[in-house]
Amino acid sequence: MRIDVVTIFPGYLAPLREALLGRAIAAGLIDVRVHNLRDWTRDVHQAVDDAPYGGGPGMVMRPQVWGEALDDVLGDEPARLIVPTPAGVPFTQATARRWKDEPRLVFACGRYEGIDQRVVDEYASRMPVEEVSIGDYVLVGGEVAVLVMVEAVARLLPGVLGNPQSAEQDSFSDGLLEGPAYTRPVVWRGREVPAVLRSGDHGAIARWRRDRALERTAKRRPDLLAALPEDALDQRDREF
Ligand SMILES: CN1CCN(Cc2ccc(Cn3ccc4ccc(-c5n[nH]c(N)c5C#N)cc43)cc2)CC1
Repeated sequence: MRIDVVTIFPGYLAPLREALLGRAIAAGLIDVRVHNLRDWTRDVHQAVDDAPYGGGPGMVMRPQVWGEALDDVLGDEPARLIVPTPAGVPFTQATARRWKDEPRLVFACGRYEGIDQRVVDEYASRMPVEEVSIGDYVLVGGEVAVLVMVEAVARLLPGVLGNPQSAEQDSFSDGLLEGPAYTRPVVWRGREVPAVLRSGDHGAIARWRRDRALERTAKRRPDLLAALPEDALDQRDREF
């Protein structure tokens, strides 16, 4: 997968080159290219924003510089353009799973109050464009959202995670939150690891883990339970 990111703060994307993702990039599993939007400005001030038509707080990013940057970055290679915005469709694990098979993702990181809408409209006329949000809170720009989304997608790519089973048993993969996890020592500050996890009874362990996942999901995310398909829960599951 090739990933391009266009931003006025390229340094914000430096964490992509750390640790697990850094190793995946070094191994050629992912090709990440970060571009500075200001490289496409033509004025001495390298202006990328202007006052909003119709008034209102803050500034809006000008369409001209985005158009020149995206035309160059996109070239003729097919891609999916992703535009983070507080007003976007929620980014979820399902989104990450859908994007992991894309040959190329291009992320347009806005700042200020966002990017002139005509940029999205222009590219949506010739390619898949998605305006997405990583959550119901307001950030200062799209860069942090891109870090989140790139990590969520990249970890699903073959060879990126040391243990591929981990991605398969993700939270949300069966529609539930995962339950509590434990490791050595057996007793820590008087708190003991649940005996069932040390029993060697794999059937009992699987049942205990599902029960804890159902319990936690019912308590913290009842919306996920409600969204499960009718046949996802058996009679015993419904006791939580
Ligand atoms: C209640 N309304 C009143 C109007 N404001 C307008 C507004 C619009 C943009 C910005 C800052 N900004 C600029 C580009 C950009 C991209 C993504 C995000 C972002 N924030 N939160 C997420 N989950 C994001 C993602 N993904 C923020 C961004 C701040 C304020 C929004 C809230």
